[in-house]
Amino acid sequence: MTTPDAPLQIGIIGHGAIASYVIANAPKAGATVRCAICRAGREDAAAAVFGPNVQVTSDLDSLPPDLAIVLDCAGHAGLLAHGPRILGTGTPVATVALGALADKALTEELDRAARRGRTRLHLASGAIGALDALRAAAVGALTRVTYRGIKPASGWRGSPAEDLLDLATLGDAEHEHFRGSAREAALRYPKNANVAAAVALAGIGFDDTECVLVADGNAIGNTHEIEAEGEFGNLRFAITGRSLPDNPRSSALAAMSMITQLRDRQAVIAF
Ligand SMILES: NC(=O)C1=CN([C@@H]2O[C@H](COP(=O)(O)OP(=O)(O)OC[C@H]3O[C@@H](n4cnc5c(N)ncnc54)[C@H](OP(=O)(O)O)[C@@H]3O)[C@@H](O)[C@H]2O)C=CC1
Ligand SMILES: O=C([O-])CC(=O)C(=O)O
Repeated sequence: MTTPDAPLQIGIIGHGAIASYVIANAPKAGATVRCAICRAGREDAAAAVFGPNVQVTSDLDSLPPDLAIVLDCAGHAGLLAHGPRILGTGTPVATVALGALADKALTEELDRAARRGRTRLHLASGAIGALDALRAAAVGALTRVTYRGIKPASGWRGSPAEDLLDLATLGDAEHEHFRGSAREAALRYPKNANVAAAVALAGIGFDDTECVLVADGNAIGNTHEIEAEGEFGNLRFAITGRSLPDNPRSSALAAMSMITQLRDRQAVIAF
């Protein structure tokens, strides 16, 4: 049994840029990484990232039953593949892949699994802030919420922006390549619109949140802007985050927000 001072025993899904940050910083939050979940056939690649002291598996049946939490750092595919099973066994999961919840069927499956396991799926704040204010504002009537995400060319590689823009020759200008609902953005840009999903989930939902995605040849970081109006008043928020060294698409703050998930589990005076 875990005492308040014993390290949290945690699992991690994925072995990419966010997972690497979490592995390096979990001890700061009093956590020990006990196991890693990868896709079948990727065990060696995952083991190279996690090192010899962490159990690496693609088989959820071999997960230790007493993990304090599993951090999903693998994106939409990881949450889809592993989230329901892990939640169903009673282990909480925290995810950065909020955009996956734009898929109503997956959300329902996760909801059923968490209820069955009497546990919770925690949504990390990721690369954005101000979600606390937006959530409180949503208690009154919110009349408009817009999200604008701006990244340099490297941040849009591997996304549908590549079909619309020549990312190699963006020049100085801003190039809008998506305008629509947060749901459509989250489904079309699984590696880039999780922040749009976070804003939607905190505020007025996937279908009513307006989303604009922009590639900017001059951008030196990943900028996220929220504007909201409602009964509470109005809100404007902007943040420019540095990306992680291993992935120009992903802001370091997203990985940091997973470490706060670990801190939150142990805090007795908490936000
Ligand atoms: N909420 C937010 O603000 C943010 C959310 N994100 C989300 O986080 C995700 C991860 O980001 P990042 O670490 O930078 O991405 P990386 O591409 O660096 O890493 C993704 C990792 O996930 C693994 N993976 C993929 N599918 C599965 C699966 N089914 N089971 C287990 N592991 C899997 C990949 O393994 P393999 O090599 O085998 O494919 C890889 O190790 C992004 O794709 C995005 O969806 C990112 C940034 C911000
Ligand atoms: O990391 C970021 O800046 C945002 C991101 O990729 C996402 O919203 O999925």
